[in-house]
Order: sequence, then structure tokens, then C-alpha cells
Amino acid sequence: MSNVTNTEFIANDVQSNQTNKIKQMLVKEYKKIGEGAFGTVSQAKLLDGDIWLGPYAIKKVPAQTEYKSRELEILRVTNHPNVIKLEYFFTHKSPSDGKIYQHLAMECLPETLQLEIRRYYSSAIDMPLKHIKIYTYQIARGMMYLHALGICHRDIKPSNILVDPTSGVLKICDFGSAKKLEPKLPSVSYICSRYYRAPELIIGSQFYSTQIDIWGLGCVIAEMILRKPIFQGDDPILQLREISKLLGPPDKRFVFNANPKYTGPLFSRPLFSGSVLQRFEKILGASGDKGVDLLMKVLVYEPTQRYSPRRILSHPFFDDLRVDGQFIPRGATSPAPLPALFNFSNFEVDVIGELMSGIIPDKQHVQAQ
Ligand SMILES: Nc1ncnc2c1ncn2[C@@H]1O[C@H](COP(=O)(O)OP(=O)(O)OP(=O)(O)O)[C@@H](O)[C@H]1O
Repeated sequence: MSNVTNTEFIANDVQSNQTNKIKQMLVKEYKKIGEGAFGTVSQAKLLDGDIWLGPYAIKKVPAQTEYKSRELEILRVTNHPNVIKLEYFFTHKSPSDGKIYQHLAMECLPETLQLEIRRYYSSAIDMPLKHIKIYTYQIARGMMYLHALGICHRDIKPSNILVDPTSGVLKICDFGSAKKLEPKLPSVSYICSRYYRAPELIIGSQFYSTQIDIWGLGCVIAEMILRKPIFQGDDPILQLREISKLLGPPDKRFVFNANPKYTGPLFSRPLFSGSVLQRFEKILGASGDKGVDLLMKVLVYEPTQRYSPRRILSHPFFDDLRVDGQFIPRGATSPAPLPALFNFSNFEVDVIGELMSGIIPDKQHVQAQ
């Protein structure tokens, strides 16, 4: 199937996310780059007067649906190097079905982490550990920012992580399921894509926290190492069974705290022998001792025990990124500088607090954005 599309239309009320100014622009969509559950994503340019802007990734979703997407609301307030940036937005009536669609024009990155992982899988090569570290660090940094704002992404998975393999830059995208969680208020548990769902979601918790994203991050790190999803269960029970094979059975306190009404199986008899450490080492040992240590602090049943993003950033797994400022991009033979990893804003400096000395050994790197 060809991805080439050639659609042109005039959008009357294109609003700039930065200046809030509204203008009429010509929209030229020329390549379809994604298709999701709720809409399509195309590569496009916008004609502002006689200047072509872009390329952008324009995500188009029906404007009036029962499903409540907070994507626009969230992207309007976020501003972080590891979170996809919204440039323009507008609504437009589709001539083909007469429905009104919301259009979000975002900065465009060349690939998803899913595609990047698949590339390594099909060429039977491990993803270099340095790349895994660069990507993991940036996901955790983006999450630190989002979680500090109270925003839970709720759909962390490799196809929602965009990367530029040449520069190593990474950005979290798809805020279609994201929500600002309010403490003590319930949220639906049927969010997050299978394979990446935290155990508390699987057993039906409605009072979960941003730590569900940390579980997703653990699954993504493991997937970069294994080049396939770590917990592949075709239904929630099989999913829990896969998790139990690595972590052992969940304890009763975790289940009670997550959902006291849960009556499903708990796999209380261990499905594998050996200690949890031995199983992590056997399955994820390619990430080295420090990688195994980090994963054991992230893939934890009890959400409150899971490492927070700032603790993840200060983990020794990333120590070589703090001393060596280079990496070799996929397909390249000479090194390139690491993407900016330590250019923390004042907001991030406040969130990191006393952990800063463990994150950047050299304070000179700190500069306000
Ligand atoms: N800013 C972007 N730059 C490049 N590609 C993008 C961008 N945003 C989205 N895409 C591509 O479009 C795909 C779908 O985007 P997105 O996940 O936001 O839509 P969705 O409808 O919520 O999809 P899903 O149901 O799969 O989660 C992504 O996996 C990616 O391949």
C-alpha cells in the first residue's frame, strides 16, 4: 500500500500554539505516516502567506466523539525537549464524510522506537547498550516533567516513542490517553496497550498513579534488550501469568491495595525456580549488572516502590552518559555528540532537588532553557 497522499485544503482558523494567533493557511498533506485507533497521522506542510512551514506530523481525530481525548489540552501546556511539541492546531470539516476533525500539527520525527527495535530484530543484532541508555534516559526525563505536572501518559509503548536515530533525540508522543490524575479520584482501568499494562491496571485498579507509566518504561527498556515485548499475554490473566514468571506471584497486600474486589487467579505457586534476581539476570542480563539493578527497581508490583523518574535518572546505569559525550548512531562509523541530556530547566532543577549531584557530575552543564 502506498503511503503517498496528496491532499490540499484551506484551513480557516489555524492557531499557533506559541503565539495564539489565528490565520488562514493552505495545508498540504503528502505522506501518511501513522494510523491509530482514533485517527490518522500525515506528514504535511502549511503555507503561511508565501512561506512554507514544516514538515509537521498532523494528527487528525474526529472532533466530536464519546471518547474524551485530552490531547490538545495537555499539549498546549507541555514544553519539554523529550515531549512532542505542538506547533499549530485547527478543526476542519472533511469533504469525504462531512465530519469535523481536530488537527494537531506537531514537530515531526523520522521514526518510532518500535521501528527502531524491529530493525535490530530483523538484522539479528542487539541494540547497543549505549543507545538503550540514551533512549531510556530521555523517556525518564520526559516522564519526570509530565509527572511533576500531574500528567500520566497512560499509553507508554515503543510506537508512542519517537526517535531520530541520527541524533539520538527522543520524544514521547500520543497524548490521546493522557490525563492529569487527581489524587483520590477514580480513573478508568481499561487504558494502556496490552503487554505494557501495569499489574494494578490488569487487576482493575481505578486509583492508580503516574507510576503506571514507570511500569510501561520498564517494559520498553526490556523490549529494547530482548527486541520483543517482555510480557506477551493475549488476555489480562495470561498477561499477569507472564509477569509472575519473572517477578514471582504478587503479594496479597498489593492485590488488596490495587483492587480489593479482585477474584481472579494470582499464580501463587511460583512458575519458575530460582530467585527473582537470578531470573532477571537470566532474561535481562544483556543490560549488565547496573541494567538488571535498574530494571528490578522499575518492574516492581507495588507502585509506590517503583523508582520515580528522578531516581531513574540518577541511577548508575547512566553513568557513562555523564562522562562520555558521544555515541555511534546506527549505520554510522564515526561518533556523534550525545543529544542534550543535562540542559535542565529551572522547573526540572526543582523537581530533581538533592539528586542533582548524582545526575550531572559537572554542575556547569546546568543552564536554564
Ligand atoms: N510527531 C510525529 N512525528 C512522526 N511520526 C508521528 C508523530 N506523531 C505520530 N506519528 C506516527 O503516527 C503513529 C500514530 O500516532 P499516535 O500514536 O499519536 O496516534 P493514535 O491514533 O493514538 O495511535 P494508536 O492508537 O496506535 O496509539 C505513531 O505511532 C507514529 O508512527
